[in-house]
Amino acid sequence: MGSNKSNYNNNSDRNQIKVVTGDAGYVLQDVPHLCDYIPDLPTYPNPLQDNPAYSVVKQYFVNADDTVTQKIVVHKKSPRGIHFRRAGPRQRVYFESDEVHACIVTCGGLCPGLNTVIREIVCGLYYMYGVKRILGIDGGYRGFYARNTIPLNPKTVNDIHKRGGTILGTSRGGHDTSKIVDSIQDRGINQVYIIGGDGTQRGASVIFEEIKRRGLKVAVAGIPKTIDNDIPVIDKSFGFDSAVEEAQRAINAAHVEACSIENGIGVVKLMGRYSGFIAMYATLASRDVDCCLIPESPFYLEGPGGLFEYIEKRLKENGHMVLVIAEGAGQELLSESIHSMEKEDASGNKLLKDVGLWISQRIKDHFAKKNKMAINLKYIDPTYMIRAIPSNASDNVYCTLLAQSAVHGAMAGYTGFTVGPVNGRHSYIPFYRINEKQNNVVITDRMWARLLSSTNQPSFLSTNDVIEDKREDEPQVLDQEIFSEDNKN
Ligand SMILES: Nc1ncnc2c1ncn2[C@@H]1O[C@H](COP(=O)(O)OP(=O)(O)OP(=O)(O)O)[C@@H](O)[C@H]1O
Ligand SMILES: O=P(O)(O)OC[C@H]1O[C@](O)(CO)[C@@H](O)[C@@H]1O
Ligand SMILES: [Mg+2]
Repeated sequence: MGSNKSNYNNNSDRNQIKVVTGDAGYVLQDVPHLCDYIPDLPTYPNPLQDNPAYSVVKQYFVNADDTVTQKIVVHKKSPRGIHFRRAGPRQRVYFESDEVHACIVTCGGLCPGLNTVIREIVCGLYYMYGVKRILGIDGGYRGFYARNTIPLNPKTVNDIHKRGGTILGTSRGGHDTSKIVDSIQDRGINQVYIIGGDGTQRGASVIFEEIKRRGLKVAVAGIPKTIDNDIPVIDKSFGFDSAVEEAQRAINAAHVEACSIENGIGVVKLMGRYSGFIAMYATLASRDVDCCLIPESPFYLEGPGGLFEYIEKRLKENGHMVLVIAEGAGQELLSESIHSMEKEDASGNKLLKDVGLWISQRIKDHFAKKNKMAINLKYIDPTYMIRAIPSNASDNVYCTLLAQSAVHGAMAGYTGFTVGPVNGRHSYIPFYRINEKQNNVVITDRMWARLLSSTNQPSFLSTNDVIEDKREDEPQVLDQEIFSEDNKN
């Protein structure tokens, strides 16, 4: 790595950030290692070198210096930018097989693929590293201190990937850091696999900090989960594709209903609390959708350029229309018309008002008031159906890679990391990068422009809004063509 120098940047938000810099603006945002706070840890040869499945694979082990670049669109003079440590098996490991006592926990909302990740962590530990002691934590974070554990082995998890949900159960709230770490310590657990969304990864980060503070030889690995795809840095989250695919069934039904009746309007509400990725991708995939509304793109109903005007135009042109709306869209409009107390779930996430019912009623009222067009509106709410399904084939493969990468990382002594693909290469990403912000649809990026040109819907933006927005340009993670935030310099 040339003239690299390694250092820890101390600052209150980014406690002990491990950064390695190199030539030509190379920056490695490294992940912590058990050796950082426990000196003289012994290492062992990786048991995979004797495994017939792997010993024939040339260069199976990842080179210690391999890193993955966050910036793939470059110019002649652009600096090399931010890199992450490449995921994969290392030549030497920091745990002996019979020393490992692992646990797996799933937290937050459901997502297709949770059971596949659980299965592959268990099978990866068992078959690749000969680990026999693996516990499931029942019911999310609070299960560490309030429930019994579930013993896991390849037999008990054999066919769970064919089922939706999580065999371990999940929950929101109940993150009591010291009780959780007490439980880890009391049970002699030394590898913790934490599967969950943005809140879960923040919880994993504080668990890691407490484990480090206590000086425990315990590796903490996060596996990012959310169908909302709101986790930054990684290309996309597992289960997202399956959810988008399932959403097609609801959109198809809305289209069939709308097409079959005069002035038919099909309204479909999809998940997406703060990020409209599911609605955007489901719309782009379907081509039957005339309008897609997401939290990131404010819209208005009345007047020129508004939603009602557009619906009327589409009905006159086409005789029917399909509207897809993300659950977090237009919440500010609902707040004006529905007076309700702000409420939060057990994790502190804001509880949303039902935008699907609200918009359906507003559309009906509008056309009834005008009395010149009789409409037939059908509202479909497949909310939980798109996340309670088993993962599709490509998500299953993705989940396997995530699980195995997490296992390789923990065995190699890395800790305090989330695993995930960055430009297609699986990487170990420090928690602070995952937790620093949320991934959102950027409406000034090309992907949203593609959607607008596919549906022909109004952008609901004035020229001033566009200029304003462009100044705050943000990365579009799912769009490989767009610069990431770190590419903007
Ligand atoms: N800042 C935080 N610090 C510690 N724990 C947290 C934090 N935020 C959330 N958690 C815990 O993480 C768990 C999951 O959080 P949350 O319910 O927000 O779901 P999530 O992981 O964001 O998943 P999703 O939003 O995809 O459903 C909960 O047990 C919650 O208490
Ligand atoms: O009703 P629950 O289980 O709290 O989950 C709802 C939320 O979970 C998600 O699926 C993931 O965060 C959101 O899209 C949705 O708002
Ligand atoms: Mg969340």
